[in-house]
Amino acid sequence: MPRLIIRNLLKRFDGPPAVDDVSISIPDGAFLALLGPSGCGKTTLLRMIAGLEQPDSGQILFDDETVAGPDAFVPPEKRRLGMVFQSYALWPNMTVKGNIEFGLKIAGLTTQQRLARIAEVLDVVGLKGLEARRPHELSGGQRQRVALARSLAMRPRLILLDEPLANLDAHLREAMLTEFRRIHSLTGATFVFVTHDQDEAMAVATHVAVMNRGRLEQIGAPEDLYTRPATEMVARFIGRGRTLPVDVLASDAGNLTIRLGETLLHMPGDAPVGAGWLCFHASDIATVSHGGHLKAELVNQIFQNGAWMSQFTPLGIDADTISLPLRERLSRGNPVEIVFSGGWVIARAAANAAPARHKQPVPEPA
Ligand SMILES: Nc1ncnc2c1ncn2[C@@H]1O[C@H](COP(=O)(O)OP(=O)(O)OP(=O)(O)O)[C@@H](O)[C@H]1O
Repeated sequence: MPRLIIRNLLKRFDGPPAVDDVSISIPDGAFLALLGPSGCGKTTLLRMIAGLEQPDSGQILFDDETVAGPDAFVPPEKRRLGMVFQSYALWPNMTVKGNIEFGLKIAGLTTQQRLARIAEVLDVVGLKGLEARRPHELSGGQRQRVALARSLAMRPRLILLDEPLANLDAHLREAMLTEFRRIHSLTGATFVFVTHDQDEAMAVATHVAVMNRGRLEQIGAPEDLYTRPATEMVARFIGRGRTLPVDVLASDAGNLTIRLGETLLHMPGDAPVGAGWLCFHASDIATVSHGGHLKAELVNQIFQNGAWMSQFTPLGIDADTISLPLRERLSRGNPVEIVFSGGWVIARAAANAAPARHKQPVPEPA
């Protein structure tokens, strides 16, 4: 049984919907990242899961219980959720132990049960021995761990994390990502994590849901989004991907024959015969002096991270520039040829048509 089912969820404030017909289903123990550019609706979706916002239509189910739907609305405090925000929201005058114990007391646990839970979660988050400290005596990363411990102690059905690392510096963020992954696999809890940082999402999540303008573009494992994007937005957004327009000449069980400019290529993909996008990353291409698949002209080179990041304008097709790191410096205007060692082809909708969307099948209620 999926732990969380979101079915055709819609929320409008004023203007276009903030969350537009989103359906997602994740199993117990998943780590779901809601990823997308600013304003794409991920916080609104998280707030609806939390019960802090009521959907206009659609349904949310935890296990088999409807917590939001046409005839049901379970308030946040009755949803058995844990929430971890970037601001930690710890009680400043309480110790670490007091912060964790507070909710357990309200839930009616005995002293013995409370002490056992506190010891258990402090062990999980690696804060044993710091029970008596107050929040101002802790680092940002330690405070975030107390917030997580406080959530875990309540054994919630879902733990919601809203950009929990946004206030931490880059070094600490990386360390906390590793911590989140460790704590997630140790506890088997189900996490829903909001971020606009794809490196964060790709590093920790089992499922990444990419949102754009309120819509779900694609949900999948990080490597699926990277190697088999379902839409042009996902192809460009994940891993600084690139797309080039191609014609799909034949499509046979995922093996495609495409025309790129004047060249015929065989590529894997998911597209019918017609207009397509060839989606690729810098690691899929290299330059050769002749015998390549696409002629291009060097327009710019800058030295970055120990390599010459080189921008090429493809010749003979109407496309954006392509950049890739090269070992050597080339003279500007130098004609080169690009050779493709990998890529993935998807359908290209007409400019005025609605974009193709990847639909995740969502189970019907029993
Ligand atoms: N309470 C509100 N009233 C009116 N509009 C809102 C409200 N909350 C969100 N919106 C709008 O809904 C859209 C989605 O906002 P949301 O905060 O969900 O996006 P987001 O992806 O979380 O963005 P960010 O990464 O910047 O936090 C935006 O256009 C936003 O202005």
